Amino acid sequence: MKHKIVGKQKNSKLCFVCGMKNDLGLKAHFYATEGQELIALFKPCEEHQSYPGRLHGGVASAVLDETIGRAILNKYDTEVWGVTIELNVKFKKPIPLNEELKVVGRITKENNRIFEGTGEIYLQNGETAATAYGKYFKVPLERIADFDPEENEWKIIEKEDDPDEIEI
Ligand SMILES: CCCCCCCCCCCC(=O)SCCNC(=O)CCNC(=O)[C@H](O)C(C)(C)COP(=O)(O)OP(=O)(O)OC[C@H]1O[C@@H](n2cnc3c(N)ncnc32)[C@H](O)[C@@H]1OP(=O)(O)O
Repeated sequence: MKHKIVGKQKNSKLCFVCGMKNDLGLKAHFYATEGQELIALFKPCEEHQSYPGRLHGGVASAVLDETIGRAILNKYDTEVWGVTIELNVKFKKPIPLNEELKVVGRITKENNRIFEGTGEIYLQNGETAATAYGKYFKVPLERIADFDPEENEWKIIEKEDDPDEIEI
């Protein structure tokens, strides 16, 4: 299925998943789709392994967590932020290193205090490698962190190969 991309989310400086200056991080890029989903693209490397050649389950969980947690920004931009209070991940296939992976996240339920969502990691052959359910508590950003957007380099990073559509 082709997903039309309607926008790109911001990256940060040091977040493990989206920090562009975190040398050991995933440096994932996040694209909002026409269908209100969020797709992360990232390429894990040797430092992200568990068994040799296999992505660490905790790292897979981190990218699923962030992709679902960021899907709320599709709707509210930066007016609503969440902290994870529950994450359930199922690992269905070994996830290889050194190849680009696609992660899809979406919000499935929301009230004034909590939002919930689901997500998946897809291999290059289209197989679903991991699935997740996450629950997030809405917390004003000033209660989560001392977050100065400039200092944290919170901005859209444009790349020449940013896609207009993503096939999964
Ligand atoms: C750089 C940019 C990147 C930007 C990237 C954005 C990415 C987002 C994705 C990544 C997000 C993360 O990893 S965040 C990091 C991981 N998560 C965290 O650090 C969260 C740690 N937990 C907390 O801070 C706290 O527990 C809070 C804030 C969630 C709640 O604390 P509180 O405000 O004191 O409230 P409290 O009274 O304890 O609870 C309020 C109500 O919620 C319920 N509640 C509390 N915890 C839970 C729970 N785990 N599961 C179910 N329900 C719960 C309570 O029973 C209560 O219900 P009642 O009695 O009122 O009915």
